[in-house]
This record gives sequence, structure tokens and C-alpha cells, in this order.
Amino acid sequence: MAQKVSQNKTYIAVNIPENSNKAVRKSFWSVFKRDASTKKSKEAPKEVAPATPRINKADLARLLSLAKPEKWKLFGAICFLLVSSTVTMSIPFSLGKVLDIIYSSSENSDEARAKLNKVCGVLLCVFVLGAICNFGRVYLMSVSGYRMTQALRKRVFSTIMKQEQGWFDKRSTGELVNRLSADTQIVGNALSSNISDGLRSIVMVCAGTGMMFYMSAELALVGLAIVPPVAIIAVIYGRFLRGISRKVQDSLAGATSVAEERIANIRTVKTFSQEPREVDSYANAIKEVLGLSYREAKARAIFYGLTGFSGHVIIISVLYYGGVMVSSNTITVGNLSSFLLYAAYIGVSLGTFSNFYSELNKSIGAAARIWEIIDREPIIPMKGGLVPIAPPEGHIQFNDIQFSYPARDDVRIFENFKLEISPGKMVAVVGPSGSGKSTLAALLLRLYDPAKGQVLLDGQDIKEIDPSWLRRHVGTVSQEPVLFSCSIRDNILYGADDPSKVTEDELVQVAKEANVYEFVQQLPDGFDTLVGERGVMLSGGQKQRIAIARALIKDPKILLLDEATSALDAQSEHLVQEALERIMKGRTVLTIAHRLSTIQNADTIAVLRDGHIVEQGKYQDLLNIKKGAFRELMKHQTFQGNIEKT
Ligand SMILES: Nc1ncnc2c1ncn2[C@@H]1O[C@H](COP(=O)(O)OP(=O)(O)OP(=O)(O)O)[C@@H](O)[C@H]1O
Repeated sequence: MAQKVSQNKTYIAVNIPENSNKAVRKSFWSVFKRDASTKKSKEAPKEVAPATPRINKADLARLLSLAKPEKWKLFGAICFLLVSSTVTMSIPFSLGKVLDIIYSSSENSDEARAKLNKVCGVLLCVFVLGAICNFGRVYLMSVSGYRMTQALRKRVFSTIMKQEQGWFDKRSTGELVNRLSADTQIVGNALSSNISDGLRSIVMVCAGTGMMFYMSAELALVGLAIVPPVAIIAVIYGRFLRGISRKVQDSLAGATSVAEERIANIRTVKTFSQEPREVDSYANAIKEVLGLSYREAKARAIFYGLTGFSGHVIIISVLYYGGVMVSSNTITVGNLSSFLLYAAYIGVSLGTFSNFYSELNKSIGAAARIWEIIDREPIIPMKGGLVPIAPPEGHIQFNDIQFSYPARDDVRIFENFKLEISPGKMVAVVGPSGSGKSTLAALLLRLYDPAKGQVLLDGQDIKEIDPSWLRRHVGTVSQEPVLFSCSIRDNILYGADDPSKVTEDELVQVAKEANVYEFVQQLPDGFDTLVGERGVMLSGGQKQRIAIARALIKDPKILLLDEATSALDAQSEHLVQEALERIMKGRTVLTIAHRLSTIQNADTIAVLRDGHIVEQGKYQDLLNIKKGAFRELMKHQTFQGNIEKT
């Protein structure tokens, strides 16, 4: 074991001779620490079934658990709510008192005036207090709502990021974006503003009912007779709404996917002049949403109409029966007026409560979609496993690999596939389109796990190694590298473990090696030039060279070059190729190539057909095989023309 200093980095270098036996290798790997949170790859977890349209205690408890971090703010808001509701509920009672004072004024007007002044003065103070409390309630509830939505979004996004590639293959970006934005918003609203309004209406209904019974139990029973049937209708409506709201959100997610994909690929849409067709396909997608929304609107309208009507029924029955009671002197005019106002408040509160109830149902549907994501354990963890203390040697073996993509598990890509790449060597994989070349790169990066067999790195199954450590040591440059909409500097540093530790000199050095430095210097903002979304402001070759620099910045031991030069013109290809040749030195390289220039110097060329290696050897040796697969391939692919030259 020796200490090695390279580009300002210090490693504990553990050298294992190539011919070391298994026992030595085992002891080498045994010095690696197993992370406490080690998670081996698991069987595919069962996807959580869509939520059944029924509120159960567990759903509700889980939904409310999201409010836990905001408990003090919510507690404050509830205190304000109780005070402001008490203030509101004191109005009818006070009004009744004022009316009775006015009615009694004929006996002693001065005394009545003094009482009136006093009552109105007290009422004014109480109303000011009510206004302050309302402000506090609305402010605290809204702030908690925003914070809960934000925390939920963060949690959903971090769970999405943790999922393995196969999970994403089966989902559309639009669907995930919809869950992240719309569903979280619905849940956040339900837990704040809606709950606030709901609680307020519950308090008002309870207090109002209490006051009505206090004033006249007989009249209260008459007025509230309509409440039980309305409650039953509310429960039925709630169930219907949950079902329909899930359908609306799902079809909205579908429509978002359509828009998202078209906007992301606007260049292709424009190239084929397909804007009108895309407008139509989006219009069709939202038409479905509209159809479902109509059904939701109908149900909502019927329900609101009904609750509104029941409120009025309460008022009219109180007015009628109360009128009879006043005429028989069993209740005063003031008390009847108070009673009527309480009845009106209850009517209004029932309306607000029904709104709260429907939003709560909607949010339980939205929360169910969010739990589906949050509860999912990725099959391939983000972190965890063996963390070697030294960089890998770069010995790669694909051992009897059997593999199908999760999104199309009926199609076998590899069956008993074998390939070995010795440390520091370059293996080029060539073959017809769809033969599985890029899949090899994906398996090596452990974006997918094979169903059978192993990918070994320095003799160790990569399933046992921490995936983030593995990917740190594998640099990738693909045919169409994706850059992020930030500066060139940030795009290159994206490849670094800790961008803050990369010095300007290191950045310049990497940029020079990747043939980036020259063109960056000609840009007015240099490394700080913004590249636009997915690097749209750069040419294909420039993007590729930045991608090379991005792969190089982490000084990887293994390089994966996936058709890195096939989309470029001769000049760009030359610059990219030159950079690639420079960086390949001293590294294990797996290149998936279409061009002669990339593979001529390969130590081995493997010819892939339908997931099997049909020929393997040096360039010239393969070329000499008459009617060989490589020769055939050369004739029919991009290599054409080169064969005559060689
Ligand atoms: N994410 C995926 N989900 C399902 N099937 C996939 C996926 N990616 C690739 N495939 C299928 O796997 C097979 C091998 O694909 P792969 O990309 O490895 O081929 P390739 O040899 O690299 O092709 P090309 O030279 O055209 O890039 C193809 O039939 C392809 O349709």
C-alpha cells in the first residue's frame, strides 16, 4: 500500500497484481467499509395500488402527520380561530340584547341610551379583537400551508431522484411533474387554508347549535331537523368526489406529459412543421380533463345547491315557528332575532364545511398519489455498499449476463453474455443498431441490474459496491450529451465530487485536455457563458467536448464512450477524437463506436449481434476474416468507404 498524490488529491493506493489469486483479491475487498445503510439490490417492490375512494383513519392520520412540523404555528392559528369565532358568535347574542334594549326604551329612554352606548362600545372593542385574531389565523395558516407544501415537494423530489432508471423508463416526466406541483399544492392547501376554514365552520356550527339550544331547545330542534339527511348526502358526495378527483388529476398528468414532451422537443416539432398537430393532440388530452371536470362540477353544484337550500330551510323553519312563539310570548323579539342569526350562521357554516369536506376528500386522493412515490424503495439504492479506499484498477468482467429492460421484460437483450476488459485496455464494441451496445454501458454504470450473472469490477460484483462510488470512477461521454442550463463552468464541475474543491488551474487543465479551453476563451464570458437549456446555445461538438471535460474532472479510472463522435462533422470529430485519445491514456476504456477512427487503436474489438459477441479480436485481424461479421458490418454501416482505404 502506498500513498499517491495526483492533481492535488491523495489516495491510499492499494496495488493488486493482475495475476493475484482470489484470496488476495478477497482480502483487498474486505478492507472496504460496508456502509451502515447498506442496501443490496432488492426484488422489484410491488407498486402501491391506487387508493380506494374511502377516507379511513390511517389515510387521515397520515395526511395530518404532514402538519406535525408546523404544529406550533397551527396551534397559534387555532387559538386565534377560537377567539375570532367566539367574537363572531357573540354578534347574534349581542344584537338580540341591543334589540331588547331598544324595545324597552319606551319605559326609560336615558337609561336605555346609556346601556346602548355601553353595549356598542364593548362590541366595538370585541370586534377589533376579532379582526386581529382573524389576521393572525389567516397569516399563520397560510404560512404553514406554504411551508408544508414546500417540505412535501422536497420530500417527493428527493424520493423521485432516488429511484432507479428502470422506474423512470415506465413513467412520463409530465406525470411526475404533476405530482410534484399540483398534488403537493392540493395537499398543502387542504392542511392549511381548508382546515382553517373547516375548523372555523365546525366551531361556528357547534357554538351556534349550543346557543340555539340555550335560547330555546324547542326551536333549535325544529331548525336543525334537516341537518342529519344533509350529513348523509355529504358522505356519499365525498366518496364520489374522491374518485372523480383522482381521475381528473391522472388525466391532467397525461395532458401535462403531452405538453412537456412537445415543448422539450420543440426543435423536432418545428422541423416537421407539426405545431398544429401538437396543438390538436394537447387539445384532445385536455378535452378528457374537461369531460371529467364537468362531472365534478355537476356533483359540486348539486351538493352546494343542496347545502345552501338546507341552510335556508333552517332559517325559514325558525322564522315560522319562532314567529308563532313570539305571538304566544314564549320568546322575545330580540331572542328570536339572535336565534335567526345563529341559524343563518349555521347555514353559511354548513356551506363552508361542505367545501372543506370536498377539499379534504380531494386532498386524500392527491396524497395517495404522493404516498405511491414516497413509499417506494428503489431497487438500486443511491448509496450504500462497499466503499473502497482506493480507486479501482479498472478490470471489468461481464459474467453470464441475462438482462431484459424493466419496461419491456418480455424482450431478452442479453443471454449468457460474457466480456472482459483488462485494466488500462480499450475495448470497442461494434454491432448493428439495437444489438445491445448502449445497454452494456448502462449495466456497467449499474443503471440496471442483470436478472442473472454479474458485472465485476476488479473481481467484485458491482451490486456489492456503493453505486455512487462506482459512478464516481466511471466517466461517461455519450453521443448526445445533455448539458444543464447553467454556465460552462458549472456544467464541467457537475462531474466533480465536490466542485468547491476544484481549483481554477484544475478546471483550465481539464478544459485544455478536452479541447474546450480554446473556444471558451473566445466567448465574452468565458467559463461563465450560459449554455441554455440542454446546451442549446452550443454546437454538437462543443457540447461533446464539455461533456468530455465533465467526465474528466473526476479523474475516472474507467471511461465509457458511447458513440461519442458519430454525430459530428470531420473537423469537430477531429477535435473530439484528439481530446478522447488524450484522456484515454492510463484508463480502462469501453467504447461503443460507429467510426473507424475511434476503434482502429482498440486493444480488442467485440462485434455484437442480438446480444451475443460473434467475433472478437484486433482491428486488422477482424478485417482479414473473409465474410466475417466485422467485415460485413463495415460494408453496411458508417464505416463504409474506410474498408477500401485500409
Ligand atoms: N429503456 C429501455 N427500455 C426498453 N427497451 C430498451 C430500452 N433501451 C433500449 N431498449 C431496447 O434494447 C435493445 C438494445 O438497445 P441498445 O440501446 O443497447 O442498442 P444499441 O446497440 O446501442 O443500438 P444503437 O447502435 O442504435 O444505439 C433495443 O432493442 C432497444 O429497443
